[in-house]
Amino acid sequence: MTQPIFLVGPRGCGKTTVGLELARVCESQFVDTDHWLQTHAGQSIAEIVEKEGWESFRTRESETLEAVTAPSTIVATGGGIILAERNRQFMREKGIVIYLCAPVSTLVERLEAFPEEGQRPTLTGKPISEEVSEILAERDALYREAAHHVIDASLSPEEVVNQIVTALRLACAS
Ligand SMILES: Nc1ncnc2c1ncn2[C@@H]1O[C@H](COP(=O)(O)OP(=O)(O)O)[C@@H](O)[C@H]1O
Ligand SMILES: O=C(O)C1=C[C@@H](OP(=O)(O)O)[C@@H](O)[C@H](O)C1
Ligand SMILES: [Mg+2]
Repeated sequence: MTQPIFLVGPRGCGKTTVGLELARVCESQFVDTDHWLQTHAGQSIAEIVEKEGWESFRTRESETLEAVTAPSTIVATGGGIILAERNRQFMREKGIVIYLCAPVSTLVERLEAFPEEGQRPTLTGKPISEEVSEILAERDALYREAAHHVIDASLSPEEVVNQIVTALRLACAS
């Protein structure tokens, strides 16, 4: 499989964690758009948003997506990558898009345990459980529109990787 694989889904669904494990299993390259962007900008997402606003971050994020996309690469995206139609179209055309789908309760539990505030400044100013529920309601249809496969991301990272590998094998065989 040489097409890039894009992992999409809300904050805390496991794109970064599962992406790393998937790359190990598939012996592929791994890149995380948030990590790449922060390294190249020399500042955290929270700093970019504070100084330049969300729109500027979204522009940088789209540029990052295009810069990191390469054959045999697993791309862990940021949760808002699907907001831009350009990004949804780009990912669908260039590779295989996988939506890591998990219930609000699971996402909240993970984000409360590991908030990583430098990478995840508040999107709404609301408490975490309210924010996760509101944002997922707004974006779920966009994740589904972008995705070739929807995977249950509430299981362990190893089980999520197994589901992805199975879905990719079945798609290859059909
Ligand atoms: N499948 C999983 N099972 C349990 N914990 C997970 C799983 N996936 C991710 N986590 C944990 O949830 C937190 C957020 O995961 P992360 O991979 O950063 O999510 P994302 O990149 O989608 O925002 C991390 O602390 C990670 O260890
Ligand atoms: O949902 C979002 O809009 C965002 C999710 C974050 O990535 P993760 O989904 O990896 O946490 C990061 O890109 C940024 O804070 C914006
Ligand atoms: Mg991530």
